Amino acid sequence: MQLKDVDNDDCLYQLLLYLVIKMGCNCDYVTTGVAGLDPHYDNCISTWSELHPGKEYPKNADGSIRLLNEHLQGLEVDILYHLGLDTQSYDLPAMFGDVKFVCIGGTKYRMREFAEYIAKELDLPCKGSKLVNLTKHSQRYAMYKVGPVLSVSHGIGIPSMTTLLQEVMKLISYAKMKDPIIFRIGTSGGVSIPAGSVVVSSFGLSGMLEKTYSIPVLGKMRSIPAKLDSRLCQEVHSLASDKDDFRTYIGGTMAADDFYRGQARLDGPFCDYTEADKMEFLNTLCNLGVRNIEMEATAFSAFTREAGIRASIVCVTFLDRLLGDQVTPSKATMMDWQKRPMIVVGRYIKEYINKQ
Ligand SMILES: O=P(O)(O)O[C@H]1O[C@H](CO)[C@@H](O)[C@H]1O
Ligand SMILES: O=c1cc[nH]c(=O)[nH]1
Repeated sequence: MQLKDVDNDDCLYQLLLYLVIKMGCNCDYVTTGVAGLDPHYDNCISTWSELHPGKEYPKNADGSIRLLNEHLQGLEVDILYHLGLDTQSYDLPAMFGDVKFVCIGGTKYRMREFAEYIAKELDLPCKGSKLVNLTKHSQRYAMYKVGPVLSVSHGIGIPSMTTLLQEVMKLISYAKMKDPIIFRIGTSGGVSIPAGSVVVSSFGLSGMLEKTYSIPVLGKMRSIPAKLDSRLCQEVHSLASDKDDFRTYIGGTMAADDFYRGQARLDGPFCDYTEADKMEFLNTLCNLGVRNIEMEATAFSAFTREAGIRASIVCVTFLDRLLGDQVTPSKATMMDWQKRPMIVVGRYIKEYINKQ
C-alpha cells in the first residue's frame, strides 16, 4: 500500500491511516511511500520519523532515548552478548551514563587511537593512562571510554557493524545517556575527489543505487530510508578549516556488500564486466552525488534514524576510484590519513563540550 507524501498538516491523517492499516493487517510495520515526492524512498517501511515528519523523536524527560521494542520490557536481564555486558551484573548508568558521543569505526587499533586522541584533545585526566578494553569478555570488538566519549570498533561490513550498533543502542538506552550522538569514523574509496580527502556523508546509497537499507525479515524484504541528520552533517562540515592539509566534502556514500565486485573493482578474483562498464557505473554514482564508497553507510544511517539518534559518517578516502582500484598509499600515509576524520570529529566534540 502506498501512502501519499506527508507534510506537517496531514500528519494526523497519516497517523490515523497507519493505525487503521496496522490493525487491519496485524503487522508491526507498514510499507509506505514514505516520501512520495522522492521515489528513492518508495516501498520503505514507515519508521517513527516518516510518520511524524518535522517532529523530534520521543525521548524520556531526562533526554535519554526510548527504544520502541516493547518486548525488551519483558526481559528480566538483557545480555549484550557481543559487548560482554548485561543489565544485571553491571551498573550501566554508573559506568556509561555520562557518555555523550559514541564513535565507531572498523578497526580496534583505530578506535584505541581515537580514544587516546580525544582524551588528549579534551585534556581529560585519563590521558596517558592505560586504556581498558571494556568488551574484552566478548573478544569480538574493542570498546574504550574516555570521559564523555565511547570509542568502539565494528569490524568490516554491514552485518558486523549492525550487530555492534544495535547493542550499543541498547547500552545507550539502559545507561540513560542523554541526547547521544553517534559518529562513524571510517575509511573509503573516493569518487572524483583527491585521495586523502575527507567526506561527511549526506545520505547512504545501496549497491542497487537505492537510498535505502534493505534487510530480509521473516522472509520478506524491508527497506528503511538511509537518511542522515542534515544539520549535524552541515555542522561537522563547517568545522573543516582552510588551514587543513586536506579538503573536506559533503556527499553521498555508497555502501557496498563486497569490497571487490560490489565496489566495481577489476582486481578481485572474479570479474565479468569491462573497464568501460566499471567507469560507467562510477560516473553514474558521481552524477547521483556520491563522493565515496565504503561498506556500512546505508545500515548505519537507517538504524540510527530509526532509533531517533543523531548520527554522522566521516570517512577519509584512500584513493580516487576513477583513477584505479588498488589501495596504493604506504602504511605510514594511511595511518596519517586515518587521523583526518578523527581531527574533524574531534573538533565537533571539543566545540560541543566547551559550549556546555
Ligand atoms: O575503515 P573502516 O571504517 O573499517 O571501513 C571501510 O574499510 C572496510 C574495507 O576495507 C569496510 O568496512 C569499509 O567500510
Ligand atoms: O576503496 C575502498 C577503500 C576503503 N574501504 C572501502 O570499502 N573501499
